[in-house]
Amino acid sequence: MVRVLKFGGTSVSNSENIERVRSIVKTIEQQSKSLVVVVSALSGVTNALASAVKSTLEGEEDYKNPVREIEHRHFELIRNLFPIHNQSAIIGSVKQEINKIEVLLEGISLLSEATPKTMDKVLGYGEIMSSYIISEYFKNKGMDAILENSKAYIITNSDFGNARVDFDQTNRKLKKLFDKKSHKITVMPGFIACNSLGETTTLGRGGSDYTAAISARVVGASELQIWTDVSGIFTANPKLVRQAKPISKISYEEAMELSYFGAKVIYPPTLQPVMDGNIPVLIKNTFEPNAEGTLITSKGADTLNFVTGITHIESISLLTLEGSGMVGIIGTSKRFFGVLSNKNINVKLITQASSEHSICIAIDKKDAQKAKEIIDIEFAEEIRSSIIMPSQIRANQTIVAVVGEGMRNHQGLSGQIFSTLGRNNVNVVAIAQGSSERNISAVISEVDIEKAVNSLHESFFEEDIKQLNLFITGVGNVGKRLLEQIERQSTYVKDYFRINLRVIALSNTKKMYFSKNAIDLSNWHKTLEEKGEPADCNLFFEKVNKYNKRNSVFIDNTASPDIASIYNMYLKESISVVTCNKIACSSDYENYKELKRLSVSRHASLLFETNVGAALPIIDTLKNLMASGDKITEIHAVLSGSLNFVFNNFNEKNPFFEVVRQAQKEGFTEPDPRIDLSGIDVARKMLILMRESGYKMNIEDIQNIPFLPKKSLETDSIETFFKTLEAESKYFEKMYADARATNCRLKYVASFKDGKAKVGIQKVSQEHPFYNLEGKDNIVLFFTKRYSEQPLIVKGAGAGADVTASGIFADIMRVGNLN
Ligand SMILES: NC(=O)C1=CN([C@@H]2O[C@H](COP(=O)(O)OP(=O)(O)OC[C@H]3O[C@@H](n4cnc5c(N)ncnc54)[C@H](OP(=O)(O)O)[C@@H]3O)[C@@H](O)[C@H]2O)C=CC1
Ligand SMILES: N[C@@H](CC=O)C(=O)O
Repeated sequence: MVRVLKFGGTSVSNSENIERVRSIVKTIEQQSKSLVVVVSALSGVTNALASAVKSTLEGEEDYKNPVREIEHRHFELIRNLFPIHNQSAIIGSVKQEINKIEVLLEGISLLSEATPKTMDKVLGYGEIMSSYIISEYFKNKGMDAILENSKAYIITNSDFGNARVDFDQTNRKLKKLFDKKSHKITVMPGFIACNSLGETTTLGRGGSDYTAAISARVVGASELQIWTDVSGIFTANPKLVRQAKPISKISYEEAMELSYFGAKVIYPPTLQPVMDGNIPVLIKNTFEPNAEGTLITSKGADTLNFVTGITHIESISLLTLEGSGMVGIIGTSKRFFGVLSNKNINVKLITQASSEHSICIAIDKKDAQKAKEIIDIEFAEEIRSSIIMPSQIRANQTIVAVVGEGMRNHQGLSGQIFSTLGRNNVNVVAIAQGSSERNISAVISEVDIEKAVNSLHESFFEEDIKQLNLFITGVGNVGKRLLEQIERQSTYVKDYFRINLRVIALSNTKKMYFSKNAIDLSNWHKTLEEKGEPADCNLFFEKVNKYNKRNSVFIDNTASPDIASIYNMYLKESISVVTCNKIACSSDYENYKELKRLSVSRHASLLFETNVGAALPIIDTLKNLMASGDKITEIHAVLSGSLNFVFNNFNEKNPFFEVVRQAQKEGFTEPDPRIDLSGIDVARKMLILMRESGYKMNIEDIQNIPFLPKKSLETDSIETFFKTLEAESKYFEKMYADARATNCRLKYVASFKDGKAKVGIQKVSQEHPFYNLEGKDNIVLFFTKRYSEQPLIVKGAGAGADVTASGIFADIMRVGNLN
């Protein structure tokens, strides 16, 4: 078996890495008949040579400095690799090449010009030196290696900088070389070649891969191995998508599609020779030689995955030409693309609607202005006659592409792509799909790229695990408990529900803190306190928006009207809202409706189960009744946990004001307990129930019958409020005694009957279903068209920070399951 191995610049960048390369070559040599080893220049050397030319042209006095650095690097490498008695001969040979570079630079300096021919000559020295040192090292380590200069075998035309290979001559020469089979290992410099006059040429981008691919084809290699610094082609760029993983098997076409779109592991045109020879290509990591890598064959993956990878090209501009003057006119596209081609402008993506009214192309950002100028000149006549508009440029775009052999003839994938992007509020500006159906590309704004690639990756490769990014405002009684629950349960939720909960931001009234990754919840308090910036709810929104994370959820654990007033901003950006704050859903009906509308139109959840009955499934039950076509006819309920607690506990021994204080301490009341005792909290809850039952109501439509003395109702602070409650103790004692005298209990009841809703205190007798409602419990009786005789009843703890937090948790899980 003959194998061809190519090692890139990073793989040969220093002595340690070259020793790795030797060890890899040694192992593979033992399993092969012979090896061809193609090497790149030491990493950075080709660029250093180019910058030496640049400094020379710019007339810099010390233009030879980069060459001295190159010399130093190579000499240092030799000293590290070879025993002292071998060093001087090798250093001497490398010095000769360095001298040649200096002579060339002197010529460039004298002439003040560097033609492409001269450039190729200079740039080729990187590979000449690296291949020489590596072949000597192999020999020194007892390996049967020989250095062959690619220039003698790879023959090209004279397109310096990007020369085209003359395959007839090259095949003949290489064949002759390999037929000799004089040594087990043939080391060759990549990238360089020569024209028929013997002048140095280079093979352009990916040149060393190309040298290796051509050699593999000519020797009929059983495999081409590309050794680089990553463990293969990944399902997405791992710098952007943490969950990206190497693809074990892939077809040539898929590899080309992915590589073209930025997976820079291999340069697509270099695959052609191996594709023609049906030679498998194995991408391996020099730094993790045991990693499986990616095998590229004509067959691709054994299992038919629909999608193989997601990739993208940055720095794109879209250019659109439109107008009625294009419709049905034969030759328009020829002119359009002709001028672009004449100016060497590469078109990366094309879309044209069947109306022929416009053509839209994606090109490199650097070409955009030039392209606009030449297109506008070409169509100047039509533009003057206003039948075509001047071309338009949309800058700062990115192409994101979903690639896979298995996408062919498989329906639903484009739906999945675009609904994933849509749900995450990623606007798609243009779309292209070739008839190969192997690639679906979308042009999106570059600010959305991270979110787009991550959400697509999640949708196609992590369907069993979804990431929810949580932005939390309010870390008081309820918020604190929520954070505890998230910290405690996140592993369980990941394992059993496949949802990865990540808290990205926290805020209270004083500070807000954002983290690129999940905040460590064992220490959140300190982090917020010490690292937080001043809190500002509008800035908080802007930052959430800017973070632009997929599956973002804003969580409101405050009782703040300011926070409630900006839910629309989140929903408009397709950010879900989970809230225990009742203010938004009990605000003006039009606002409530608008939030609901936004939630539907922007595919963002708006969930507020805890607005009524804390974690009890009251709103969810109501939604299900309504969805199934039932009609709510009557509601009777106790909806205040704190008032139920108060009326269950105050008596002749426990004064009213003390029990209210206790309810506040236990976390049953609103941050401002006057909201509970004035009946406002229950009225809000009732209003929310009425609206969710389909009734168009406002807070004035809920009759609120107060039971507090006027003085208590009119206080301007919580402390004075408690003072009035204490001062009015007799009043409350009498209320209690009156109820007792008739064997009744006091309950704060909300009811809806005959189209009217009201809240207020009631004396309930022993037979009443509310009589035995214990502690801080809530109860709701729904009478509906279907539940007309016996009501549907929901009952249980209706207040308390822990239960409320669990209700918010449940809403978060709902977002995860819906998205
Ligand atoms: N307790 C219960 O049983 C139930 C409560 N709820 C609801 O839960 C919500 C929270 O109650 P609770 O936890 O007891 O209240 P707390 O007063 O204990 O906590 C409120 C939190 O919100 C923060 N906050 C308030 N306003 C702002 C603002 N403008 N910007 C940023 N942060 C703000 C506070 O910050 P700071 O700490 O700086 O003041 C605090 O962290 C209320 O809306 C309540 O109706 C719903 C159902 C049941
Ligand atoms: N304060 C409320 C709890 C939150 O909704 C109550 O007492 O029921």
